[in-house]
This record gives sequence, structure tokens and C-alpha cells, in this order.
Amino acid sequence: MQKIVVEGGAALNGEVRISGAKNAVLPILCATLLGNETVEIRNVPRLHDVVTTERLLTQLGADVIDHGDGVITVDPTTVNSQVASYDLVKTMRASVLVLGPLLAKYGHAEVSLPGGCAIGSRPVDLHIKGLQTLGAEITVENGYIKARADRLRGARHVFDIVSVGATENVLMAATLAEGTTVLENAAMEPEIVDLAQCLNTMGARIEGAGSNRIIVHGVERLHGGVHSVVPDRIETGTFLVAAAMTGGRITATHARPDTLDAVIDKLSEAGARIECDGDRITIDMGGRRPRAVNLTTAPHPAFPTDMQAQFMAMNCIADGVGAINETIFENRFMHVNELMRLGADIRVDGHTAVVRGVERLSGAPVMATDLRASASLILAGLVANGETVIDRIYHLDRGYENIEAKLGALGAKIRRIS
Ligand SMILES: CC(=O)N[C@H]1[C@@H](OP(=O)(O)OP(=O)(O)OC[C@H]2O[C@@H](n3ccc(=O)[nH]c3=O)[C@H](O)[C@@H]2O)O[C@H](CO)[C@@H](O)[C@@H]1O
Ligand SMILES: C=C(OP(=O)(O)O)C(=O)O
Repeated sequence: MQKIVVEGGAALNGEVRISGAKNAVLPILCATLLGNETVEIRNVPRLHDVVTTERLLTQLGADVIDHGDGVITVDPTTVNSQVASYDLVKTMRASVLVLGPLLAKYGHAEVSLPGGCAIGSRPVDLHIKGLQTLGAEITVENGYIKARADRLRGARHVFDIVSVGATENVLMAATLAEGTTVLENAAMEPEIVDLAQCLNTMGARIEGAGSNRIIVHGVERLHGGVHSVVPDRIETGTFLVAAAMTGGRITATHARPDTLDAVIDKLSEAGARIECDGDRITIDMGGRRPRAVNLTTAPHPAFPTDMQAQFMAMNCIADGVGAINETIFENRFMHVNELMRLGADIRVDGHTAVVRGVERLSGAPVMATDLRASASLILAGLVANGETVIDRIYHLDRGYENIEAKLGALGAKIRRIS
């Protein structure tokens, strides 16, 4: 099994090119199922989750071509199955996003329940409820969601709580429904805006994506189109934190600063100088030690849960005490015990972790438990004395494109071993 070895001590310097967003490309690949022509997707990151989604679409019968240069084309006209099997769904929760498109296009779909994961139980009741509002008949049998509707009907639906995935699934389904759908308490993440833009390119009529009220005027059919995936704000944030922790100066290029307000605010509070210029974000820590920050995760535009572990790593070596409050997932502190193995001083009380910064961490073997936990351990390794060896990095490959090469080019001492 592969591992990552990091030797701490180097301040990061230079430029890093940001990849397309994992959390945008996955729903967009699923959305291609809605069309009647080939869709070309550009700025696709090379990630394990993308390969899993390609496999899933292929299993459904779509003709998926990965052109290898960040371009994928999907021809959905050959789809001949509406069943997403447990084998693939269990490896990637986002697979449940084929439910809305298959149901809307074919009138029926069977998608395995994804089950929980390391960060929480993660049910899909809100996806099901939203599709039921549009007229779907849904049962859950033998571990599968079985959905049926001759044609979905537009309706007003209020999500009980803000859910990115449920908003995406119902939004996609509503594009082919009869009449108008109004989604209230919708998620406002930039990835939803990107999905809506792609769908509109395919002929959908969606207004209000990026606000908490999305209006979808259903159309008879969608066509093909070309769409370029929004830059990954979580990858960007991870590199910015790496620079802040190591006292370095880096520029993230091909980024979208306007999607990172809460993260940039917290880095400024930690003492970083940040300048945004078009698609470039420069962070300069000038060799200083970051100051500890308090933060609370919440739906966009508040602080993203997907950056919580990375900021926890920063607080571990910051000056002062920072409280981190996780409100999205019930169990997203799996990295705490691993960070403590590196010498961090962290106390967890329910959904809050209080981190007292120490001058220096010390390298040790650690285990990655989920995607962002893996990133936090790399970040901690960058500032630890000696070697940190991170095991179970397959989590990392789900969501970061070539992270060791990108960090290495910025001066980090990092390598992958088998
Ligand atoms: C592929 C993708 O885009 N993943 C992101 C997406 O996950 P995902 O779409 O799974 O996250 P949600 O926004 O749906 O989850 C938010 C909260 O709602 C709960 N919930 C969700 C659906 C449901 O039917 N019932 C329910 O109770 C979840 O358990 C969680 O506590 O948004 C999360 C929150 O920003 C991010 O951390 C993930 O990186
Ligand atoms: C939790 C994440 O992803 P997923 O929803 O795909 O598990 C993440 O990207 O941090």
C-alpha cells in the first residue's frame, strides 16, 4: 500500500496551478445523463472519484471518453441501464447523484443506498423527500432506493436543512419536470452554481443558483454542450494554509478568489497578507508564525467543513488557543488523535475542539481516516521535526490531484512510497 513521507521544515515558495473542483465535476458528470447529445467537460481534475464516476456512467451504458488532457466527453444516448450498483456507490457517496437524472430522463431508477462514512452517518432522506415532492414514488428495498415517475411535476420544495447533494439531485431532476420548480433553503455552494451553469448550457432554464431560492422551469429535453469546471476552492485553501503554516509565500493560479471569502478572512486573521488579482491569490506569511483562530463550520458562504481539518492543523502550531466548532458532520474530528500523535495539544468536547498551539510538532507514522484528514496530516508533517509517514493515502487520491508533486514544486520535502 502506498504512503506519503513528509520531512518538515521547508517554507513553501512559488506558484501552484489549481485544478478543477472535485465537488463540481462529480455532479456535472452525473448531469450529462440528462441530455440527448454529447457533453464535453473541461478542466477535469485527475482524481480517483472522477474515475469511479466514469466507471459508473459506463456501467449505465454511457459512452465516456477520457481524452487525458482534462477533457472528458460523455455521450448519454447509449444508456441502457438505470441501476447504480452497491459495488460503485459504496466507494463514492456522490454516486447517489445519478438518481435524479436517471429518474427524470427514464422515469425510473434504482440506486444503492450509499451508507455512512468516516465523517458521519450521512443519510439521503432529503434527496428522497425532494424527489417525492416532484411526484416520484420511492421505496427503499434491499439496500436500494427505487424511484418511479412517468413524468416529474414541478413543485415548491423547502429543504428541511441545507444539503449540497440533495439540492443537486432535485435541481437536476427538476430540469426535465413538467412546469416550474421552486427550491427553498437550497444550498448556495459555488459547485451548485457551476452545475446550474453546465445544465443551462445544455438547455436547462435555471435561475437563482447561488442563492437559497432556485427556480427551475422544466424543459422537454436537454442537448449537449461544453463546460469548464470551476476551480477547486478546497484545494486552493489547502495550499494557502500550507503556505501560512510554513511561513512561506505562494501564489495559487487558475483559482477563484470569490469562492473563498471565509477562508481568506480566517487566514488574514491568522496574520497572513493576502492579495487577489483576477484568478491569482498570493499569500505571504513573511516567516511569521500564524495566530490561532476560532472558527465554526456552516453552509456556504460561511466557513466550509472541508477546510476544518486543515485549519485544525494550522492551529496546532499557531500562537495561542483556537476553538474549532464543527456543525455539519457529527464525526469529523477523526484527525484529532493522529495530530496528537505528532505532538498537538487538542481537547475535544462534543462538536468543539480546542487547540492550544505548540512551537513544534514532531514527525511520526500516522493514519489517514478520510480525505481532508489526510490533507491535515500532510500539512502537519510540513512543519514537524523529522519524518511523518502517512498511511492509507487512497483517501487523498479521491480528492487531490498530484498533491505531492504540487507541494514538491513549492519546495516541500515530500514523496510517495509503495
Ligand atoms: C461530493 C460533494 O459535493 N461533497 C460535499 C457535499 O457532501 P454532501 O452533499 O453529502 O453534504 P450535505 O450538504 O448533503 O450534508 C450536510 C448535512 O446534511 C445531512 N444530510 C444530508 C442529506 C440528507 O439527505 N440528509 C441529511 O441529514 C448530512 O448528514 C450532513 O450532516 O457537501 C458537504 C458539505 O459542504 C461537503 O463536506 C462535501 O465535500
Ligand atoms: C467530504 C468530502 O467529500 P465526499 O462528500 O465526496 O465524501 C470532501 O470533499 O471533503
